[in-house]
Amino acid sequence: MASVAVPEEMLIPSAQAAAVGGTYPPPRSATSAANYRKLITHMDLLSSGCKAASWLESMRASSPTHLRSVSLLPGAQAESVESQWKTRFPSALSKFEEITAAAKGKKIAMFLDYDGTLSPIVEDPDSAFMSIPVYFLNAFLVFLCIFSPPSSVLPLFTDLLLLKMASVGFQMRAAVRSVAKYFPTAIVTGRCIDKVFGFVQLAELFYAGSHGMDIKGPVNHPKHKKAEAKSILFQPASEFLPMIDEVYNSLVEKTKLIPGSKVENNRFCVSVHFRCVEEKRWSGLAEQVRSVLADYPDLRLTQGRKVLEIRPTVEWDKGRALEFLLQELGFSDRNDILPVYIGDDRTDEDAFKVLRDRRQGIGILVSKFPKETNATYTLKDPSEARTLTFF
Ligand SMILES: O=P(O)(O)OC[C@H]1O[C@H](O[C@H]2O[C@H](CO)[C@@H](O)[C@H](O)[C@H]2O)[C@H](O)[C@@H](O)[C@@H]1O
Repeated sequence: MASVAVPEEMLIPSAQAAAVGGTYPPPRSATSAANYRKLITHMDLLSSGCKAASWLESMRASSPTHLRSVSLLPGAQAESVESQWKTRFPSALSKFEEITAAAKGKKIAMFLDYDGTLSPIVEDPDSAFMSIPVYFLNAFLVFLCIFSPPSSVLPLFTDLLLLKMASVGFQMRAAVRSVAKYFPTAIVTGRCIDKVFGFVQLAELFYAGSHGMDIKGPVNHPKHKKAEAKSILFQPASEFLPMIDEVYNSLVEKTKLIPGSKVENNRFCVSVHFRCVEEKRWSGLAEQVRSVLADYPDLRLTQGRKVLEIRPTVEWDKGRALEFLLQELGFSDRNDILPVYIGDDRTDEDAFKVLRDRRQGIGILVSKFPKETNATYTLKDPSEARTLTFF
């Protein structure tokens, strides 16, 4: 197979490029971005005129499990695209010195996506813990003590393995907690705040739930009212709450016979999960979603990782939430701040784009596989995100 020609300017190391113009991240050449985009197929979907084949392709590619499942244009060689991608979007860990140089003299604000960034992607959305639940660990240890022969080395080995896994999870919370001690930190997620707070459990953070349509401040924020666990800072779509509930109920009803499907109420938006649905049933599930939405012209459909998301048509997304939070922090018009946003999903691209357009801040995409992105750096998985925040 012919290898893919990469234009020279795509291969400029970001450190060199950072020196140009003094802004960070460096402006990206329009030609190079366009050329790169040609290598990875476009993934926008579900606008009313979308083609079925590209939609399925797009859903498959939203959560690739190996390099070969990345959606490439015909003729593009996966390994070649991967190595070009790694050059274009280097690892944030390998460029740590470059990042600290960019942060020198600046005040950092940290923005963290949840699923796929702070917690690994798992089949059951309700089990996307940052750590193994302690009760599970305890129960397992008791089980081992009762049922394993004391002479066996297996229990010891398993205990150690479990403790290691649990400590990885605890480290993630500890990492976020320590970041928040020094820098204002926000979780920016598609989930509703209550759910994500149940996972993260750190009251000192800002939370932008429902793709930024529900923004709350930490307990020590000046707007905090004592009676609430968190103070509401902004809810641009509150009038949609009854409609979202209605749609949630219809979707639960319409999809109940599709094995593996799951509908999640994220308060200002609804997620319909495809991850555990057999691929041959994806079109049927999407059809049910479309049929419900047909009655709600004020709602729109977007796609995440093996999930369709139903949201109000308000012009609001994670990027707008990021801008709102910068404003709230008094950072909006300052040159001496460096917002850092880490995320893994297509919805995080809105925030990466805001940073790029502002020429201020660092977007870090969490992905093992080539994806078109507005981020500047990459990390392979949540454990690398933890390592970065621990530095
Ligand atoms: O903005 P995020 O924090 O990334 O939230 C986006 C969606 O994340 C969750 O779904 C994803 O993670 C699940 C658990 O790992 C996985 O099963 C699913 O396939 C992923 O799409 C969440 O459940 C959704 O409601 C969020 O919209």
